[in-house]
Amino acid sequence: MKKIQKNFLYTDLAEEYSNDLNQKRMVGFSYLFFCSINLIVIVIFVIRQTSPIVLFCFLALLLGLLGLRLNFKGKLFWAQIMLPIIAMLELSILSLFYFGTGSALHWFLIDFIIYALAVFRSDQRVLKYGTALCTVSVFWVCEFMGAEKGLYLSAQDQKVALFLVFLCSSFAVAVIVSMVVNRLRTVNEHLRILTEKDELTGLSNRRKVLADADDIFADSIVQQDSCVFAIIDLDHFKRINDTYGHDAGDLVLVKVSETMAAVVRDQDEIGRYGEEEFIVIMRKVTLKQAEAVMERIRTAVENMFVETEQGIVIPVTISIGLSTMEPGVSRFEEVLAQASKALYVAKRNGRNRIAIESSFQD
Ligand SMILES: Nc1nc2c(ncn2[C@@H]2O[C@H](COP(=O)(O)OP(=O)(O)OP(=O)(O)O)[C@@H](O)[C@H]2O)c(=O)[nH]1
Repeated sequence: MKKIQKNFLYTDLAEEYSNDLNQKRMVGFSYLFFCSINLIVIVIFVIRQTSPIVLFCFLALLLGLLGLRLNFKGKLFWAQIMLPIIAMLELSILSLFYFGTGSALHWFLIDFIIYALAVFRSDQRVLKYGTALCTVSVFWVCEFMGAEKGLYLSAQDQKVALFLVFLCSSFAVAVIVSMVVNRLRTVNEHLRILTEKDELTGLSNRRKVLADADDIFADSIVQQDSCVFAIIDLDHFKRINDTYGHDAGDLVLVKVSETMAAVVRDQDEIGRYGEEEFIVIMRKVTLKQAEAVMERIRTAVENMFVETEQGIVIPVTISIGLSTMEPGVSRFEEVLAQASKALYVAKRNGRNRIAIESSFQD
């Protein structure tokens, strides 16, 4: 079952964002739906020993399986257009000549209008609206030109068929709509993550880390906990860029980010504040505990090994400014400004060190 889901409905590829993927998934589902309906009709008419219907539906089933295979093999375009053509032909012939309009079989065509609008991309406008228009026309032809009564279904059978058509049709529409909605949700989530990430380092970007700072600061006030802010700045980074080149500078930023992210605790937030500056926000810690975490980060970066493609090893150190919430402080920006002052002190005192700006140190 998992394999069918994986191969035909592509359910394991939620993390992929290519637009075609969702179309492929919807086309796959539509073919499975089409083949299943044909299979059910074949079984019913094999039991009733009505060979023309069995042969006709068997042919449609084979074409359906061919379309499913095309879709699976990546020939999405052919798979996309083949299905409404087969469906229009089969449904109109069955409805007009065999089952009668009373069976409501042609109402299945409504699904293919939704199919056309959902599976063709906006740049396939002609196909999208052309297919929808053809499907509507075929529907009206069946509705107005077909006889109420058909060859192979009694009035009682037609009532049962009508019920089944509306049941299956609603199911198919619900699945297609839920696929579109899920797709929008996945893409939205993906875009949200992109807007919160720093492209180079993969850490939270300035916007996200400041939003985290705001949230954590507010939570800490409400829960009467302490939180500590740290601003981390690479030492003489301009010199690194000037000496080894901008690419080497980027490599240093990436390596330092990885090292710091590996050392901070799970409950802490880290992000790139700008250029070669980072922020760490530590929840429920005293200044002393936070200082110990920062010392681990400082030594980890100092002992880190950054080697350029040319085999040159770049020595890297960082300076850190720390500050915590204090009575009377009502905005996180004030804590951040204090941490920034501390960073300035750390730089002035010789770099590669931690400085703390706080009126009460425990
Ligand atoms: N490679 C690279 N360089 C960057 C990036 N963003 C900013 N920079 C550079 O980082 C350097 C920052 O230099 P400064 O602000 O003078 O600081 P510094 O050289 O680290 O000196 P101190 O902070 O005083 O130790 C500038 O040369 C920027 O061009 C980036 O994304 N990649």
